[in-house]
Amino acid sequence: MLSLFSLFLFALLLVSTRLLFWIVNLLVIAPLRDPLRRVAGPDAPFFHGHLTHIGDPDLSCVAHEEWCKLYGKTFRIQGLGKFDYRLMTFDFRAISHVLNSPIYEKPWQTRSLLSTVMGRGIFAMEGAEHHLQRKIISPAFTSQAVTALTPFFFQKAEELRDKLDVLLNKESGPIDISHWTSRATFDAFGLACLNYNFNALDSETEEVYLAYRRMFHLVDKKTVLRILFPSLDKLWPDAVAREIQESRNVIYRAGQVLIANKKASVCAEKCDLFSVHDKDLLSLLIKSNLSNDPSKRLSDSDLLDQITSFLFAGSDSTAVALGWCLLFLAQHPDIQSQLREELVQSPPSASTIEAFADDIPSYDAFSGSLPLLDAVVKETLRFCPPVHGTIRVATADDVIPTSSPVTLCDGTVAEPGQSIHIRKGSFVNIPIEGLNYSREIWGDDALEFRPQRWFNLPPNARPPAFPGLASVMTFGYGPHSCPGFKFTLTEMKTFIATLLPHFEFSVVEGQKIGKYNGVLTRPFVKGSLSQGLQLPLLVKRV
Ligand code: HEM
Repeated sequence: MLSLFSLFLFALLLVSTRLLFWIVNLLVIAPLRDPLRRVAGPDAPFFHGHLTHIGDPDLSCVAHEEWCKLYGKTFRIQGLGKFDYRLMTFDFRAISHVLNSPIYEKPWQTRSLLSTVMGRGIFAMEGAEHHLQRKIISPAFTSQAVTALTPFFFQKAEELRDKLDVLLNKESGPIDISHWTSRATFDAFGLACLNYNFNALDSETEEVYLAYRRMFHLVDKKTVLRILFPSLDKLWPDAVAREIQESRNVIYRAGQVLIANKKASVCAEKCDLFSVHDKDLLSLLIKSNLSNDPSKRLSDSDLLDQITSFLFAGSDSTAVALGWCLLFLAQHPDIQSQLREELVQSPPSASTIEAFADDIPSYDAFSGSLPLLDAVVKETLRFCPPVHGTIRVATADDVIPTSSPVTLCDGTVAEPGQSIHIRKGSFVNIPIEGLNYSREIWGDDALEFRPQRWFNLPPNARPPAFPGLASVMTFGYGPHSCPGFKFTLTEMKTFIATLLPHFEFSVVEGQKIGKYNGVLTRPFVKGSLSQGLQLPLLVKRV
């Protein structure tokens, strides 16, 4: 009879052999069969990769340009090491294939990280489930729906203007603008999304607001180990995981009450669902959901996850973009004065602002009204996209079509029309900022903040050559692209149009602002990162 100890040894041996085989396969066997080995790209030692080069905004801009020069628009990089070859591409044919094909998904690590914070909202979905959710949310993002939200943006922009006015009576030093844009856009989102006033501009004490804030902050603190092995959070939750869970509980409790109340008011008018007057996203989602086939409706907890996803995706990203916009205006006082002049000459209203939320056709149609405002906002989104890049994983072996030559390791060149083979499990990096900085697309001054370019875009930056939403890659592309791009453009324009006629923004002398890449690309004072992410600007009444 086998003793318990021998059984244990046997089990240990089995597990170790399995583990050893997995490691040998991961590091040696599978990479030997990886077709990306044939594609040229930058080299690095066996256990080194290029993740810092592509993730650090100080390095990525130079690295992208150098790699494109050396290898062409499509090349391979190393992720965690030589066993983890990834494809990086600036070729729109390849990008369009990857972002539109059902073979490519967001990696499970990304989805798992996002769903820890946001629940199973749209970010965590793929395939038919994602398609259905997209259909349910789409009525909430039409031009008409966004126009209806514009008064909320004006309300909060005016409150921010008054708040800055009060601050100027008390303080004369720089003001951390990103702190205030973050509070203001959170409030605006609360009104637009939930018809709920967090009043974060007034005081930072509201329980739900604080829970969201904590979550924004905690996502950036997740360790790589816990991102790669999310089940650790269930088996052995650390302080970050526990705090995220506590914050989610607060949000869920409040959200359930909000949804129940909103449903009651929608159902009270259910004889005509579309007669409900509330224009916030939650009301629209509930209406859209109720008019759907009952078997396909979202549950209350799904609805809550959607709302949390929107709040996460939409409130701080717009705050960050607004902050960058004010910084660029501070760095370019001449553009700031011209824009102020435009706004004073033609004070904006909900309809003029919304006219510019659309893409190029309506931009052309309304170019007489607030053209510089449109150009400044779009140039900001091009020049500093809050989402630095995105990534997909191949769920099956595939061939990717390209429109420009691809250099192979043996020195030969695969001409356009020849496809790149990729194996199941390989990652593809889409460099959003890299595409926004490409000289080939934007011209030799691509690395300058120059809103005037929008009055006469080079052909490569115009549709159909350029496929991005609002003519930038900032909002992604394909079925997972950002549904909130009109919302963002409208909100940013409303805030800038409200603040600029009252205040002059300027930079603090001797202070350099850098880009810090977490989930979003945020500003920080170079040399003072330990004091946190911030954007101090000098503000003066006009
Ligand atoms: C400056 C502001 C914003 C930026 C830069 C931005 C950027 C992006 C990008 C790049 C994606 C695609 C990610 C990928 O393909 O991997 C995305 C998706 C998404 N965004 Fe935005 N976004 C912004 C504002 C908003 C707003 C205001 C909302 C909501 C009101 C929103 C809601 C979403 C949602 C729900 C998705 C997921 C779509 C899907 O998976 O189908 N975003 N966003």
